[in-house]
Amino acid sequence: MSVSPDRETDRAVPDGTSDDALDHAAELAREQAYVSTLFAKLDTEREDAQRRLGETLLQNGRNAQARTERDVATTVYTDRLAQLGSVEQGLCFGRLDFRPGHDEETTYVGRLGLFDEDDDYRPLLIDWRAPVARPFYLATAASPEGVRRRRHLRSLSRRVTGFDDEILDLTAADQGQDLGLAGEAALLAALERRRTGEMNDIVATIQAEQDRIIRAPLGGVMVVQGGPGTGKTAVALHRAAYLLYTHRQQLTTRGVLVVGPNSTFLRYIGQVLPSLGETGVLLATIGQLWPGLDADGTEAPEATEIKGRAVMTDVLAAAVRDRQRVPEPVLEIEHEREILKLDRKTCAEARTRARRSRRPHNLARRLFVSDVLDALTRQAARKLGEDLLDAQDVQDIRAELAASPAVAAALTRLWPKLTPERLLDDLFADPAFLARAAGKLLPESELTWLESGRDAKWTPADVPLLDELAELLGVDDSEEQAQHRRRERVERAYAEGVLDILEQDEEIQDEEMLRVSDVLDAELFAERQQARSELTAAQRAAQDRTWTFGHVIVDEAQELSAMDWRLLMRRTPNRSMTLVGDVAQTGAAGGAHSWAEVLEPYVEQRWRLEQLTVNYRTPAEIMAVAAGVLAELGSGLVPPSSVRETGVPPWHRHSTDPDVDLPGLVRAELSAVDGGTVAVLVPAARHERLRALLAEDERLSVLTVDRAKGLEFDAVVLVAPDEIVAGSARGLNDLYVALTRATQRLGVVQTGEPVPGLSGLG
Ligand SMILES: Nc1ncnc2c1ncn2[C@@H]1O[C@H](COP(=O)(O)OP(=O)(O)OP(=O)(O)O)[C@@H](O)[C@H]1O
Repeated sequence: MSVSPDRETDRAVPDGTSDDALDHAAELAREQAYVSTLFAKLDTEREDAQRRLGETLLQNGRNAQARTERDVATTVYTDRLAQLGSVEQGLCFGRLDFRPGHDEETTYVGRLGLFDEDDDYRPLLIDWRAPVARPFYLATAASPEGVRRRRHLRSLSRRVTGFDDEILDLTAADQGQDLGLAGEAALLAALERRRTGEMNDIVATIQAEQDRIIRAPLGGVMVVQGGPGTGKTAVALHRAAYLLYTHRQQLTTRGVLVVGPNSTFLRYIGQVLPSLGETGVLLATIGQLWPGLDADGTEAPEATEIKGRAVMTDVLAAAVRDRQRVPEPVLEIEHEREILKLDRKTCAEARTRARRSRRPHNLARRLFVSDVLDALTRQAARKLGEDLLDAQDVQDIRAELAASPAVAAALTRLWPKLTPERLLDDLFADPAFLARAAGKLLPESELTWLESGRDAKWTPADVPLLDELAELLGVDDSEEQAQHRRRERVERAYAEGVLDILEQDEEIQDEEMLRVSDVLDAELFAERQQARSELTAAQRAAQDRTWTFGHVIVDEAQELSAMDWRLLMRRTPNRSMTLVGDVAQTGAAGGAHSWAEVLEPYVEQRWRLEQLTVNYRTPAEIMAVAAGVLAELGSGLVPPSSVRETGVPPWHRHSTDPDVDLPGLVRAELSAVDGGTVAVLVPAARHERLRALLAEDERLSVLTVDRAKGLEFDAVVLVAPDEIVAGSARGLNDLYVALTRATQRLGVVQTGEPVPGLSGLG
């Protein structure tokens, strides 16, 4: 059951309980006084961190150790300052009063932990992620977890403007308990807020079913399936913050990756983690996971779908093999005025041996080159008279051949060094090459899509192909590796020096205590120092294709193609992943029908499913319409229950010419949401024209459905639903997405035939 908006949500004095007698104004003043002490403490901590940072930056770091220490301290204080700076809004948002006899009495919950150093580090404010804060999110009248009263504090900057109390007493169970809501008044107030185009954090009003997901254990693959507006994105981001808090040591070294569907969406969610004090998370689209590239080119959906299929791994492997050639029938090479001949058989044998090594192309090349050079050396030696040559002479001949430009050119023809970019570009640009690589794997009509489907830029679907090719090709980086090993040796020697010093420390030598070397070896120590002193893990990860993350979170995970999954799984060999999505909203032709199907190749049945069931975005009136489309989809999924009603039914119009009617309809919506945001969602074919017609600004967006995915607006005007449905194989899913973007109002402008499932519009 939903809660209507006329319900009194702003009640500041608890009612119907023994707390009735509390004088509201006095209570508010008491809360203000407490919150003011928290801000005073926050200010002191900020000044302290600022001063220490200043002092640290002044140190000149005379030797390597001092420099490392300075860099570590700089990072620590800079991070701390960022964290302290991010909590100004809503520093303290909750208070728990426990029942007599409980370990705690009164606990304040907020965005970070503050302690009183002068009073044995007594907690003044508990970080929302700490275990003791959990009852704030989980306690219910039926299961109060020792809590007598939960209070949500409302504030504006540093001023406490009000509070809402819940007495967790079975007799006080109210309407909201149907959906198991906690802090219902605060929740409804948060949901009624105008949308600004940027997502807010929800730390103050996380609900129990969301909290369980946010705090689920780090390991393994967890899928969070939930209908539109159930808070999947919010939960995913809060989970990132929670995991970094709880497993900081582990995760700051390897980093956390959050993958979103497109850059508009990343901008929309971009402020949530910084507002929670977390800056070390890499937010990226699949198109950004190739270092140095932001692949945002466009192409026909057919091309995207084909590129996303698992069969592309075979196509790419065939493309690489195609570049490993043998002469037809011989290749002549001039060397020292002699003609040396490379025949088909010699090269085929060298190729077989190199392929059998199962090394990537560029590394196997060394074997091929070596065999070919051996063959050429034998020939050259024969021509010079083998009997006259000693071993050194033969070696010299081999070295000369290796340095010969003619030999190098022949080797490049037979087994070229390849880069993923170059090879993929050649593959899509050269129909004959594509036909050789893919002719047996894809029908001809699909090859045409691959050739013609794209503009000059790389597209998001190219990135997993580049990544796959990088695996197939490998990088012959023997010189860089040698340099790296030299650097590591120096770092390890330094770390061993530091461990020696620590070992000499009397306290540590105490037999009762763990010795440092028991828990840290020099290698690990060197790695940690390096991790701390250089860039953050997220920054390093962004520059390194082979980076593997401590945890990967994927939003709108239903959209990923088979090739996208291969790329992501390579970045997560430990399979510590949170995948959030809704298989009823899949828009991409290559996206998921079912989670089991997607995950089976990687983890078989070893993944767990969590569900979110309550819709916090879309009011019941709009959800009733969307539910008709969901039923039409036949997915068997149950629509989520809306948390609120607005009393405003969705409207619909029939228009023979939306270009004429829309400006007026959109103006009316803009004024109805009074300062809020409006999105006009349109079929792709009408997008350009309607964008030009309805001048966009901060409050008005004209979008195709795929660009609106994950976003929300106060009002949505949906144009030509029949064309949206007809526009792609997953057209009904797109319609479902479009119908569920609004937080307040929905209008549908019909241009053609009625759409099945939309009868709910009346
Ligand atoms: N516990 C909560 N407290 C306050 N607001 C919430 C809560 N949970 C979700 N919301 C709000 O509900 C809206 C929908 O959340 P979100 O975008 O995360 O849902 P979603 O499941 O990802 O939706 P979709 O699948 O449609 O993209 C957001 O405005 C979010 O801030």
